[in-house]
Amino acid sequence: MTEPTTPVGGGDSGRHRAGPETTGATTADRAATTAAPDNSGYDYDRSVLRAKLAAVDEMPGSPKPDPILVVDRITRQFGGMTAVDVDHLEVQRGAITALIGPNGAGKTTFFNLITGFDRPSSAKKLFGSSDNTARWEFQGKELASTSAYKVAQAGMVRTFQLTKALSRMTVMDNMLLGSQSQPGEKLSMALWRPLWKQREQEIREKAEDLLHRFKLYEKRDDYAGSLSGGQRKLLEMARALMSDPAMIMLDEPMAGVNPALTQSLLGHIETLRDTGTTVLFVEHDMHVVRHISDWVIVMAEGRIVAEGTPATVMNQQSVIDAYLGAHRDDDLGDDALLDEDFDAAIEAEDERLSKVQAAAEEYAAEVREGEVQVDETGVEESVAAVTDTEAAVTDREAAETAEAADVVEPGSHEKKEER
Ligand SMILES: Nc1ncnc2c1ncn2[C@@H]1O[C@H](COP(=O)(O)OP(=O)(O)OP(=O)(O)O)[C@@H](O)[C@H]1O
Repeated sequence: MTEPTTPVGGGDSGRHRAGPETTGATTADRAATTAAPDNSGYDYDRSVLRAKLAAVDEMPGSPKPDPILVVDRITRQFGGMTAVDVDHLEVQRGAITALIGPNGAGKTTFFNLITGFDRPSSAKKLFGSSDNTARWEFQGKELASTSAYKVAQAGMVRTFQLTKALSRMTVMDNMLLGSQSQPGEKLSMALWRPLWKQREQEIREKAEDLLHRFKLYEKRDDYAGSLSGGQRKLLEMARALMSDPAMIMLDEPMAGVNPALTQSLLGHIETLRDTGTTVLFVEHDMHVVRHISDWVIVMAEGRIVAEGTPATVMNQQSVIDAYLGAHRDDDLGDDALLDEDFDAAIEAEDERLSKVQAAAEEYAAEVREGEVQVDETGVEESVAAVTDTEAAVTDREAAETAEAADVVEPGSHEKKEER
């Protein structure tokens, strides 16, 4: 793989992004924003980004010139073991930032925390003391205690180490769900097509465009379950882009991807950055990290232990010895293991969705039986009611997971799948 010809740097950017504002938008507004983003006002300039990052102190927690995400005092313990203990972290807007570190360093747990799929221990245990409470802001909006669904609405979406494509839905239907928010959310919107009928064509065109870009268009009518592991990764990334996120977080995007697809995935990630989307990604393949990252953050034992441009960080002997040396660059194999993991992930996702679907169907029945009036002026309230139902299901399950996780003994944790 080609080495970068230049050190990389931070960005100007997302501020100039002409894509839709997500914060504070109603569900109906959100549906209206799913047409292809207009990034014509976005003036990405790599040399500006590079110059800005070159001026940043290469030390853990260093302030960035234009941070899109700022995290303070976030910790997560499992039993007596501290999985995440991040004092301060800033992610530069408009850049591709890699989060690296050895197995068990806390990278996925950190992703889970800031995207609302898990809750920090600090927020629960240190209540009453504002000094010690975990805080994180995304585009200036406080996100601590925010549900995963609302985090996605705020413009921060993520993909998972193990893909969550919905196996019993077609590729196109997966994309249409993605237009609303995170994978699996808003199923009921799909059930109530009339509510967003006028937007359907735009949404469909956007989905088709993305499927073309990700070379999945020919598969649009196939069940997602029939795709290869690599294609599911592509589908998950394409689906996440349906909501025009300001930042996308990719958890090991290359793992399990056929080498033939790796290059095109890298190209997609770079294109995202070049068109105004901030990218934060976890990756073990150091060639990939070196090739596309503007900035690298190193985690070990839950803490941020180094930060800097790839050229500097990845040449630090201590980083090489402690965090990279043990790492395999041969992550792309072992299909049998992946298949097993995919099946488990898919089963869990299907189960969760059936609950969301049941809630949606119950509400739809109430509408049909006249218990809930839906007329033109009431559409937004109806949508909001469904949204709340789904958010409640998601929140409850997140709370149950967090509770269950608290009692899991450290060490007994197998490679888990986020819900
Ligand atoms: N639900 C859980 N219950 C108990 N321990 C957990 C749980 N989730 C994570 N851990 C532990 O927290 C630590 C951090 O795990 P995490 O998966 O975040 O690391 P990682 O850096 O993403 O690792 P990898 O590179 O292997 O994906 C590990 O020791 C892991 O075993």
